[in-house]
Amino acid sequence: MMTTTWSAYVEIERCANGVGRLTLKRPQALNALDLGMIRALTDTLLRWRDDAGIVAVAIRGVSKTGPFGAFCAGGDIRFFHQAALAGDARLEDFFTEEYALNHLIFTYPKPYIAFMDGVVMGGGMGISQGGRCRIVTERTKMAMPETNIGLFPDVGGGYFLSRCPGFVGEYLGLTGVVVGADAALAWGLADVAAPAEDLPRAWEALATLEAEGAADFEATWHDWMTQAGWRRAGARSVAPLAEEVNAAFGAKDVGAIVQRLQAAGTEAAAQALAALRQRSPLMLHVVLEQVRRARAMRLADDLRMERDLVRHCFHPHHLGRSAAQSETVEGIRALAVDKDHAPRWSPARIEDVTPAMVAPFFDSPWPAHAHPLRHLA
Ligand SMILES: CC(C)(COP(=O)([O-])OP(=O)(O)OC[C@H]1O[C@@H](n2cnc3c(N)ncnc32)[C@H](O)[C@@H]1OP(=O)(O)O)[C@@H](O)C(=O)NCCC(=O)NCCSC(=O)/C=C/C[N+](C)(C)C
Repeated sequence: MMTTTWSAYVEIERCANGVGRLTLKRPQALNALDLGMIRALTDTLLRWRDDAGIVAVAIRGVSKTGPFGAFCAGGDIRFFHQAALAGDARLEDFFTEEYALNHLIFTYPKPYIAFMDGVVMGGGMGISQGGRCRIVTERTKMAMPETNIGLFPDVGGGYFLSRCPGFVGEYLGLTGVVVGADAALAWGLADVAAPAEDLPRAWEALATLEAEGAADFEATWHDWMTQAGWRRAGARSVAPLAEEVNAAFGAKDVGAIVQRLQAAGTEAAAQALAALRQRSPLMLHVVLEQVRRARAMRLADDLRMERDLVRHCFHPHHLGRSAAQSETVEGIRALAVDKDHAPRWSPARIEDVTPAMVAPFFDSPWPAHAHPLRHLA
């Protein structure tokens, strides 16, 4: 027997075999996460973590055309825009609770299986990257696209991007480009690739496989994937990123990255440069510093740093700006509110960003004992 409940846009199923299944059901917004969804996921995962009858958890997202096809396009950026301008206190709760959820998933003691079919971006990465079984398909469109909205790759992005091989983390975080299954497998951002047509059968199998506890379930599920012929990730490799692009993103600062891409003169370098030219110049500098700092950090410390950064992004008083002058509010306006795709970045040019503009982002607004994420270990 299976019990099903609903909470906000999340369908919660407890299967008779002890598998908990979560389905994001907000297809009209590509399953963008609102605060209710964050809370539903957190409450359920905490309950199931402590429930000896639960052996594994699986998560998927529905699309307008079917039960898969869109995992999650990230946090609800329209809400962020409204809330920042209105001074809505729920925005701060959102940031704290979402990062705590990301940490919970990364440290979850039971198999967490993410069906990353279709769009997997921003907050969608935050609710999948910590999983033990990250499944991509030929339809996967994966990105940390935040520099496109004047933000930075948060939800643990500093942590998981900086663990990619070579300078792929810098490349993904700064350009925000969309990649598919092959790149995700090569860069350690997915564990297995499956044909999208297999997903409904796999979802049903999860509800019927029998196992004695979490470890046994994980082994049984791995056998099932092997029998299905799904492709496992091999050794991590920078490829398919062009070598000259990887090398460019290892340069000491954003200006030097631009110079190396220009000097490379290849098509791949030109594409990366074109992407950088569209992003927030200020946030490019902030993100380079974020990823490099995060490389030496534990996840919890990275999330605390990101909590500081996100506060500054939406409340940029440290830069002498109001919320309306926030780079992030402007980026969201251009992409998702007015949809003119013409953000007025400030400063407008990569070359005009100074270290004095970047440094305040890394000052914590809170003393350590009062940090909203001080409890994360
Ligand atoms: C490229 C995207 C994902 C898809 O493009 P498309 O052309 O295939 O679809 P379309 O843009 O028309 O989207 C369909 C509708 O879904 C709405 N939508 C999409 N993404 C979001 C979102 N993240 N929040 C709210 N609503 C969203 C979109 O407005 C359309 O609605 P209407 O039909 O106009 O009513 C493209 O959609 C895209 O680029 N989306 C944004 C992706 C993104 O920037 N994600 C990162 C967000 S920031 C984040 O996740 C971090 C969260 C952490 N924290 C809260 C702490 C800041």
